[in-house]
Amino acid sequence: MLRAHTVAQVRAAEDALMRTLPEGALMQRAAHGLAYAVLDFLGGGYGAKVLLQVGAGNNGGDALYAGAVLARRGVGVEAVLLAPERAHAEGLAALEAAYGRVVDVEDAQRPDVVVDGIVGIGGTPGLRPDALAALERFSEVPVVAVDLPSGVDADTGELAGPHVQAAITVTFGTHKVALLADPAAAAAGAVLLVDIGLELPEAAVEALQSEDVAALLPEPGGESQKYSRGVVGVRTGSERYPGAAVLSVAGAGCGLAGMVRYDGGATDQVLAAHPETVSGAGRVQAWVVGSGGGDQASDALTRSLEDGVPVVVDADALTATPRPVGRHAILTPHAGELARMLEVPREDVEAAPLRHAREAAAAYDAVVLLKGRRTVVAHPDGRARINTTGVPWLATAGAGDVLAGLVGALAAAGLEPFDAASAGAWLHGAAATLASHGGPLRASAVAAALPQAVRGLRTP
Ligand SMILES: NC(=O)C1=CN([C@@H]2O[C@H](COP(=O)(O)OP(=O)(O)OC[C@H]3O[C@@H](n4cnc5c(N)ncnc54)[C@H](O)[C@@H]3O)[C@@H](O)[C@H]2O)[C@@H](O)CC1
Ligand SMILES: Nc1ncnc2c1ncn2[C@@H]1O[C@H](COP(=O)(O)OP(=O)(O)O)[C@@H](O)[C@H]1O
Ligand SMILES: [K+]
Repeated sequence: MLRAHTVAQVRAAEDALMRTLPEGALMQRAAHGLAYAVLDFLGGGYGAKVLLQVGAGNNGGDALYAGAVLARRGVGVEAVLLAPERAHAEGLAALEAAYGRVVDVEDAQRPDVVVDGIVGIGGTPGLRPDALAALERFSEVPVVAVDLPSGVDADTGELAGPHVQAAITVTFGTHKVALLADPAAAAAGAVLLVDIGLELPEAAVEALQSEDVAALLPEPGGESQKYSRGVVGVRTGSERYPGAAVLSVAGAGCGLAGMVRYDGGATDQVLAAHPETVSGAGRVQAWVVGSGGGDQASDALTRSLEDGVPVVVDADALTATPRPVGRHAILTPHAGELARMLEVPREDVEAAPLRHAREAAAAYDAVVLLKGRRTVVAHPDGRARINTTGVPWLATAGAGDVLAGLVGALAAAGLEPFDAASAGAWLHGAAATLASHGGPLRASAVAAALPQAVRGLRTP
């Protein structure tokens, strides 16, 4: 499991560890990790040029110490001090002892890499004008961010004005929430974690890794039969929108549940596309409703909720969902749908997806899966997971219908709603990556790649 912690959690863990270590030892660990990441990024040290942007706090200290390591490896290191009188004194002395140079930004040479040591977890979101001006001088040069891309809100992943756009972020001790949650995560680039030995409490936000998904997936045994593996019921689509039914049944039919029952308005099309589907109402262990259901969606939702089994609620059924609906429901809106549910502008949801997913989970007392580049799964008890698989090509019509069916299959197979939603998002993204091969994809190809994504998890 990949874990992200809040600033307060990181500070408490650092304080506890620092009491057991010699002064400055923790920063040395961080700075060495940073320096080696920069060397890797440069593909070697000798003759390369690095510009450090150094703020007033320990984040700048990390950059200065790393600069000293780099300078000793033959890198030409220059440092711009954004607050000269408050720059980390020992770090500055180390850099100068290694023949790194402090320069005014207008005198700096064009570097191969800019190291962003402006602010880390002590920063207020946004960047001050001097920091911004220093960054703009070499705006085309790739940036390695120290701990966080400066300017983002570490605990929420929200932005408040200008921020650094990094190629990579080297973070210390644990991920910060902003490195998982969009929109900030999109500013971090690839994230490298340097272990500095922190002992951390339960994470604020998690991201499932392949081994976590593998452990959650159902495993049929010799005694299994189709009913014991779980039946997923699908009440999606309509005469007007039969495609949504075909796609949600394609997701539900990924093979992770024992059987798919279809009980909606597009039976002929569903059976033509997926002859293994059983048509008509009957007992199921989870329902999927909403996608392409039009004005029948609300009725399908009401009937499905009456069964008391987990219900995946998508698209047209979302606005008809009672509030609270209860924890057996899994709501799967995209930003526009969640905005309508919470009666806020769509831009507000996009600017703060983690916050809005959590708000909706609390208001509906249900698991909420908010779709996007970094899909958020929020539990009403405050837990949250963020999905890191997938490719931008997945933003295509019908992809959400496949996801709803897949999550329904996992819930029918016995996964808790929170696990079904987060493992479903992970597999959906993994299947999209396989189906895409770096190029465009159709939603039905994502569904078709699901068995391969599962197989990939099972191959040691
Ligand atoms: N405490 C420790 O021992 C360790 C700290 N580490 C580093 O220390 C960082 C935290 O250091 P600090 O607590 O000193 O805080 P920061 O270095 O993140 O920033 C604090 C300073 O930046 C200035 N500032 C705040 N917001 C700003 C903005 N928007 N624009 C420009 N300047 C702004 C403030 O004047 C403040 O003094 C971590 O992110 C990490 O990089 C690491 O070295 C690991 C060990
Ligand atoms: N930029 C992006 N990068 C990766 N995945 C994305 C991006 N934008 C959207 N997605 C994913 O694409 C899918 C789109 O689903 P949705 O919006 O419901 O489409 P539809 O309603 O047409 O099925 C979701 O799984 C979502 O997480
Ligand atoms: K930084």
